[in-house]
Amino acid sequence: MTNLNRTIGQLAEDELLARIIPQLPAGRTVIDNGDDAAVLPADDGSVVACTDVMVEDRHFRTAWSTGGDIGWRVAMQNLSDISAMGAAGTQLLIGLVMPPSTTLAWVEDFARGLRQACEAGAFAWGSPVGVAGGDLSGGEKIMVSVTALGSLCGRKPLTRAGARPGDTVAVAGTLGFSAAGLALATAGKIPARLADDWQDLSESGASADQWAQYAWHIYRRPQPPLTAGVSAADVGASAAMDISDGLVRDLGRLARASGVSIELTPPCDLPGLVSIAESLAPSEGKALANSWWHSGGEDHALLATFHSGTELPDGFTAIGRVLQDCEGGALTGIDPEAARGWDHFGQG
Ligand SMILES: Nc1ncnc2c1ncn2[C@@H]1O[C@H](COP(=O)(O)OP(=O)(O)OP(=O)(O)O)[C@@H](O)[C@H]1O
Ligand SMILES: Cc1ncc(C[n+]2csc(CCOP(=O)(O)O)c2C)c(N)n1
Ligand SMILES: [Mg+2]
Repeated sequence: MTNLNRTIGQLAEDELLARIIPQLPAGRTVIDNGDDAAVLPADDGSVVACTDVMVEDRHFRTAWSTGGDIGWRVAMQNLSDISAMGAAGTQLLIGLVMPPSTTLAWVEDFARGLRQACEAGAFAWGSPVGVAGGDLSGGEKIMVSVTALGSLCGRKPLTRAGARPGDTVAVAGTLGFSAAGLALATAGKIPARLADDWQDLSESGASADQWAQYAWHIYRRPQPPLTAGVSAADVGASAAMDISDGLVRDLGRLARASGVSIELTPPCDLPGLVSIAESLAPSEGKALANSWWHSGGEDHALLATFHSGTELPDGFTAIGRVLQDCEGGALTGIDPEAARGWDHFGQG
């Protein structure tokens, strides 16, 4: 018998969703609730739809992130979910709750961040991304809720459920840098902001200070690989998902949804993450960097699986494979110390 007096603080997010979703009506869907986004039938095709909430002091601090950073981040995390379905974003709807003391400058900056993220989406997909509506309310803290809509342009949607034995597991985008940026800020070591024309350091050598600035930038303004979902769909990827709660946690979700087991090949070296970690904890740099790579969420990298022999699209790196003949849902090759991941309600 389930004890309904248990509080949600005693449950993992996945357990909580398993209590909520079965109670809800599904309506007409092409891809149902449970993936990065739903795909809904429309008279002349389909619409991809997802929603995400960001809460002050839970997802961001106003001392660390400007209004523009928050607008960018909330838009990007939704566009990343759209991309994970193999789709292009088309429109956003914005719910905004603010205390009356919020300055007008903050609100205008927030709108600017949203606009910049829409422009980046439009650049990536070659078609406009707009803001079609929203709602305002007052509250004790800032809370932002964004709903994103997208279009598959005739492509078959990618889901978390299609990975098959023998597939290559690959990732596009950065891993662990958002967590590293957060760790720097938490330690009171906020780096200088990168200039607007900042360089992507992810593949080049850089000084420890530059890596710290880069991580701080990724925390405030994540750079999801927005074209990667469409490229993955175009080469027939078998499954995809955006990584918001940490690689290992989200990989486990993909493995369970697909009913497969996955072997992860941990990276040999992580020079950028290690240099940041050593600046925070000189004797534990490698372990800390490793845990950010395995568990840090919010870079919004794209995880995808490809039939073996498929040439990986630009930007993807192989990080593992789907095992043959293994019990569904298991992950191997993972250091449990490095692999916790984020859970809002505590028991993850
Ligand atoms: N309150 C809720 N009611 C109904 N469905 C929900 C609710 N919260 C989450 N879901 C659904 O549960 C599934 C898992 O949610 P989760 O937030 O982990 O995934 P996600 O949307 O990919 O996360 P992220 O936005 O951080 O990438 C999603 O399909 C989501 O639509
Ligand atoms: C101030 C501050 N403290 C902690 C964190 C870390 N954090 C918050 S939510 C989340 C996972 C994704 O959540 P969701 O699934 O709701 O998108 C992570 C890694 C942060 N970003 N800012
Ligand atoms: Mg997601």
